[in-house]
Amino acid sequence: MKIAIIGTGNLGSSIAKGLIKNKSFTSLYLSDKNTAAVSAFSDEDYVTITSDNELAVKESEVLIFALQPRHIDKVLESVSESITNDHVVMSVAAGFEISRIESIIGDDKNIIRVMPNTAISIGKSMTCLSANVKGQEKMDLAKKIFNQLGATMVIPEEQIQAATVICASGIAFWMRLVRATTQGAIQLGFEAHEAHQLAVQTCFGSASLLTESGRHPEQEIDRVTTPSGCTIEGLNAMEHQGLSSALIQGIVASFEKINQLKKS
Ligand SMILES: NC(=O)C1=CN([C@@H]2O[C@H](COP(=O)(O)OP(=O)(O)OC[C@H]3O[C@@H](n4cnc5c(N)ncnc54)[C@H](OP(=O)(O)O)[C@@H]3O)[C@@H](O)[C@H]2O)C=CC1
Ligand SMILES: O=C(O)[C@@H]1CCC=N1
Repeated sequence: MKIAIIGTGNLGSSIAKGLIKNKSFTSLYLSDKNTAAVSAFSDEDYVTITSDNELAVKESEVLIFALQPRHIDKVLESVSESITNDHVVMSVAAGFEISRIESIIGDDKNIIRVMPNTAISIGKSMTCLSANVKGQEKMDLAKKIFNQLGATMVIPEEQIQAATVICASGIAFWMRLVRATTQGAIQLGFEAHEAHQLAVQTCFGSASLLTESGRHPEQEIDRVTTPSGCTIEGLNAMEHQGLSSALIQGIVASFEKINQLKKS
């Protein structure tokens, strides 16, 4: 599979890292105005680093546009003549709808909106996918690529904004929870590096318990909360301060913001 990533910033370089780790391409073009973020990949086999978006498009079959919403219009316009019906055009731009892509490159093109998160760099992304009518035929190909880099879920495009908040922004939300746990552990007397390890491994254990047992989080909580014990004391104090409510409100605020981006 000949893949191009156009825009190799935070997310584009994370996708590149994941693809290179899995060697899941026959050629990989990494194209950006400034290629510094991916210069470390210049010695990798079958990887070409360039600032020529058009060349990357012409030499590839799968095109992943990892640009900010304010840049993607212009870049799509500049390469639209080179995009054929055989290309599979993927966009990760938050709030940038398939209809807008179709209006630039045509609705006869295979278009798939892809919403991964930065854990794609280590093969642990939750990636949501939606396609236009033509792109449905290429969904198996998209799943094949992104299943190697974590898990995928095909969803209607109307849900992509919500998926962006939960999965893509979600990485930042979970990181903040880990950081807050670390701050608590330091206050209880651990060194910063110890606190970090305790928080991260406990977070990892919690996620692994859910994936491996298939149980609901409350069932796992019931197994930890000794009657009159310290866990329920802590949980209830957190809830009195609005822990669940703060998370839900943050998710909804993020969703409202992404819906504003969609209109701009
Ligand atoms: N970061 C994340 O976790 C996630 C991001 N997204 C979406 O992914 C997209 C990219 O986000 P992110 O990676 O964070 O953004 P970045 O700004 O880090 O990356 C975008 C890259 O595109 C480059 N670029 C700009 N113009 C051009 C051009 N004409 N030709 C080639 N390259 C160009 C930028 O260069 P320069 O900096 O010089 O302008 C930059 O390196 C966004 O639309 C975002 O909504 C989706 C899910 C998760
Ligand atoms: O914050 C943002 O707008 C982008 C989309 C999801 C992650 N980063």
